[in-house]
Formats: sequence, C-alpha cells, structure tokens
Amino acid sequence: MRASLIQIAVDEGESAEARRRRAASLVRQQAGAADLVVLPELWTTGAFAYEAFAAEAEPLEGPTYELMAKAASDAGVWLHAGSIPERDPEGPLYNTSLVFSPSGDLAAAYRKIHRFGFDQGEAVLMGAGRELVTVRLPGTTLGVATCYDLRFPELFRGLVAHGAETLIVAAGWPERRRAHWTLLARARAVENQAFVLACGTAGTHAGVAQAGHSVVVDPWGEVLAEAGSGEQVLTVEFDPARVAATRDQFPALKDRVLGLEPPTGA
Ligand SMILES: O=C(O)CCC(=O)C(=O)O
Repeated sequence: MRASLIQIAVDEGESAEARRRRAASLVRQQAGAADLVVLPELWTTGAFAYEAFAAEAEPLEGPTYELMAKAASDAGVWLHAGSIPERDPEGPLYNTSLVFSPSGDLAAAYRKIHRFGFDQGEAVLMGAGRELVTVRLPGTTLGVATCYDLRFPELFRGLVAHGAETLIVAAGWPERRRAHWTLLARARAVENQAFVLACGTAGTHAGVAQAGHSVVVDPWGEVLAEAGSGEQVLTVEFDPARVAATRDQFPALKDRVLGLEPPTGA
C-alpha cells in the first residue's frame, strides 16, 4: 500500500477557498502514486485560528466535502481529507474528519473526541465527539484520530479493539511541542503494534508555528518516513500484513489485563 501525507502549509496570506482548491489539486496529483491520501487537521482555517472557526464552519456536506469527494474519485484514492470545522444544524461546531472512498463516497466522518485548549480555544468553541471511527479498506482497517487525541492511549486501544491496524492522526501540532509529536506517534505504534500515519500542517497561523514533521511509523516503532517543517507531500510504501506478523511474533497485545481491582486500604 502506498500512502501520501499532504503536509499543507496554512498561512493567513491564503484564503480558505484558495487553500481548498490547492489541496484538491494536490490530492489529484497523487493519482497513480498513492492508494491512500491524508490531509491534516483544520487545514482550511488552521487549528489555532479560533476566530475563524465559526466564520469558516460548513455543514458536513459543504464546500470542502464536495471538492474532496470529487478529488478522491478523480484520483481514484482513499482520501482522509483531514478535518473541517463542521456546523451541525442542531448542535455546536465539531472538528470533523472526512474519509472518502475512491469512488468519492463518504466512508466515515469522525468528530474529534479530545478537544484542545483546556478552558479556551477549541475546548470551548467546539463540541466533543463520542464515537470511535474505523474504516475498512482492502488490506487494512484504518483507525481515525485527530491531533490532541494522540495524547490519549485509551482511544487508540479502543480503535485496535475494533480492528484498527493503520492509525491515522490528522493534526495541526505546534512546533514548540514537536518532540512530543514524534515520541507519541512512535509510542502509539509500538504499544498497539500498528502503523501510524501522522499528518500535520506546515506554516504559521494565529502566531503559532506549526511543527510539520509528518511521520509514518511501522508496528515495531521504526520511522519509515518523516517530513521536514515546510509544505511537503510525504509518500511511503508499507505492507499492512506486517501488523498481523508483528502481533503474531511478539504477542504483547494478548497479555493485556483488563478490569483490574481498585486499590484497597487507606
Ligand atoms: O497536544 C498538543 O500539544 C497539541 C494539540 C493540538 O494542537 C490540537 O489538538 O489542536
């Protein structure tokens, strides 16, 4: 399987609409080069451009959906189109990732579960998703996560319990915590014996320099490919069968002990 991670630059000098068209063109350029294409988190606005969330929010089947569905079918690829600020007509905004099949049909939508910002930003401006999302592809099952989710290993264990073998993390991770990004991507791969495809953004928006350094990690925790800090398409070939082989040869996942007793005593 070949995957292309599109580490698009999000800068204020470019409008959301211009970036949308540029992203669609980058997806189309992956025709024949990749089976699976991944875009990052909130790339129309930038993950830290809080004031733009409401202004640029769109219904699930809005302009990004339309362009990305078409780009997926034009390129004949599975497309994780990153996330959009989704306006739910009956609820709050959500940070929602869209996954399209090669025929351009929506295969899954994932509303980010762990919102970033503590008592500000996304954490107060957006609602929290409650549902794990996996997507069955020929040869592997994707588990879908977004940015800050990377810090919560139980979410990934949940995805693995539902069959995930290739964990996709769409992010807008800041440069100042880049060391955590790489470390956590490798940790999630090792502990779940899964591929991790982590796609971030480049550029600077809302005064926050983005880490870039999108990374693909194998089930043994080895980095197969890593981007630099600028805009880049990172293409990598990987063998999804290595997940089952790694889990067979080193069956640590089978040794999980669940439902432990709480501590007793004072
Ligand atoms: O956890 C972090 O350090 C970054 C998370 C983040 O930027 C996000 O979820 O948007």
